[in-house]
Amino acid sequence: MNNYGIPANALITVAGTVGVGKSTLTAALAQRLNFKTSLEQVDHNPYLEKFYHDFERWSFHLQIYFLAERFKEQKKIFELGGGFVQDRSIYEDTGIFAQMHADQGTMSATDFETYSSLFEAMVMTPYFPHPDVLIYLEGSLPSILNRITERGREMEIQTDRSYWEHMHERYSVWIDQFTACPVLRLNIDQYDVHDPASVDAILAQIAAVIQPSKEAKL
Ligand SMILES: Nc1ncnc2c1ncn2[C@@H]1O[C@H](COP(=O)(O)OP(=O)(O)O)[C@@H](O)[C@H]1O
Ligand SMILES: Nc1ncnc2c1ncn2[C@H]1C[C@H](O)[C@@H](COP(=O)(O)O)O1
Repeated sequence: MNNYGIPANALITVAGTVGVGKSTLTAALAQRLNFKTSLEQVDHNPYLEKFYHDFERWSFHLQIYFLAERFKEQKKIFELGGGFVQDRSIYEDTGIFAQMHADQGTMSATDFETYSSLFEAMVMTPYFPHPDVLIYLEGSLPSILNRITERGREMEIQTDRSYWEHMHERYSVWIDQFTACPVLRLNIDQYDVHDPASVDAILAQIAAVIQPSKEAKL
C-alpha cells in the first residue's frame, strides 16, 4: 500500500474515446504511483494506417492484431503481479471498435463472430486480470476533436467527423452498461494533468473506489 492508499499490486485501466487523454493520464498516474505502464503502440502497428484508408479491407486484421497485443500485455501484467496503469482496456476493442464496425457493415458478420469467439476464449483464462478500477475519461466532442487535431496523427485527422461522432455516442452508451469492474468517471474539464494537486485528487478518488472493492473480495 502506498501513501495514497492504493495497493502496490493494483491494476488501473484508463478508458475512453480516441484523443480524450488516456495516454497522458496513464503516464502521469504511473509516475506518481511508481507503477509500470501498459501502453498502446501506434507507431509500429502494421495495420492501423491501412485500416483508416479502407475499413472494410482491414478491420478484421486490425482487431486480431490489437487482440493479440492486448492479450500479451494482460499476460505480462499477470506475471509481474500488477502495479500497472494500462492505457485502454481490452473491453473497448470488442465493445466499441469491433462492434461498431460490425454494426456499420465494415466488418462482416462472419468475421465479427470469429473475432468474438476468439475474444471470449482468451478472456476466460487465468491470465486475464480484470482491472481494480477502470477510469473512464469523458468530455465534449469538440474538445476531443481539438485534441485529435493538436496531436497531429494524419490518419485520424483525415477521418470523417462522423466516425468520431459515432464513437463518442457509442462510448457513452457502453459505459452506462459496463459492469466488468468498478468504474471512476472523470470529466476532462475537471482536472489538469500538469497540476500535482489535481492528480492528487484523482488518486484519492481511485483509492476510494479500489479499497471497498478489494475488501469485498477478501
Ligand atoms: N488534460 C489534458 N489537457 C490538455 N491537453 C491534453 C490533456 N490530456 C491530453 N492532452 C492532449 O490531447 C492529445 C491526446 O491525448 P492522448 O493522451 O494522446 O489521448 P488518447 O491516449 O486518449 O488518445 C495530446 O495532444 C495530449 O497532449
Ligand atoms: N480495437 C481497435 N480497433 C480500431 N482502432 C483502434 C482499436 N484500438 C485502438 N484503435 C486506434 C484508435 C487510434 O487511432 C489508435 C490509438 O488509440 P488512442 O485512443 O489514441 O490510444 O488506435
